[in-house]
Amino acid sequence: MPSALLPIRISDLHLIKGGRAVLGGVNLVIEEPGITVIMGPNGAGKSLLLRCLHGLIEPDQGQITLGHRRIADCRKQQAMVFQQPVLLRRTVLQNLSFAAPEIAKTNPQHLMHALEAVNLADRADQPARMLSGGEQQRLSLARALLSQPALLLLDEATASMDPASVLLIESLVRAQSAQGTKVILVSHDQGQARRLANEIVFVCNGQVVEQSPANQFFTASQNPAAKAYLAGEILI
Ligand SMILES: Nc1ncnc2c1ncn2[C@@H]1O[C@H](COP(=O)(O)OP(=O)(O)OP(=O)(O)O)[C@@H](O)[C@H]1O
Repeated sequence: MPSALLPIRISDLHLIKGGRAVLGGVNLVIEEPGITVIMGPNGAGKSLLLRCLHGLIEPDQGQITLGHRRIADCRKQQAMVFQQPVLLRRTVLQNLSFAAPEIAKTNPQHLMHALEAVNLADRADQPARMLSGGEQQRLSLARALLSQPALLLLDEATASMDPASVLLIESLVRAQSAQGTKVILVSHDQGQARRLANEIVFVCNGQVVEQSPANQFFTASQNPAAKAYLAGEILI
């Protein structure tokens, strides 16, 4: 079943930070289920856009609707994984039980399965903050998936992971998407984008400058900034 939070509609989104327009009139409609990968150079505004989508930042101008509803009405159906996860000063398992008290009460075994899925079951009783960066990201994803979100936002969520962990997380994300979760993922990893993306949204200088099916983006992008980015050229 397609995500209840589609279509995602962003209209004329402006965000000022440090006296500068860091998002300068973003317009974007995401209608298709599956995985959308947001790409673009450093400082383009990808993370800020994702944070706006998750309702963590209030834009200075413009509107976002998810499934024709305001973000404030959808928060429980969304989850986000950050590049630097925010974990509680508790054990690995307690980070899950705190996030999902109902599951912890009625089906605690499910929490252990969630840890097994990200290869952290043997770390269940260790302090979460003692995990390595990549392990923390894996825990953060396990926590995000517990709520079976209709929209999953991932901000460079595999950036600190070793290759095997990256593939593990990609398979979990793919499986979650196949269950109907809309996934929007920020990544600089072209290999990852090619493996996962149904569509690419390319952001440059605080604006969406291209939105294309993934195949088309990688083989026939006509956007000069996107072509330069893919070729590894520095964009100013
Ligand atoms: N709180 C802030 N105050 C001032 N400027 C900010 C603030 N937060 C972000 N910015 C600026 O906004 C711009 C976009 O930031 P953002 O983190 O969205 O970039 P990004 O596309 O995710 O980059 P990267 O690929 O490096 O992660 C950057 O130039 C950044 O310096």
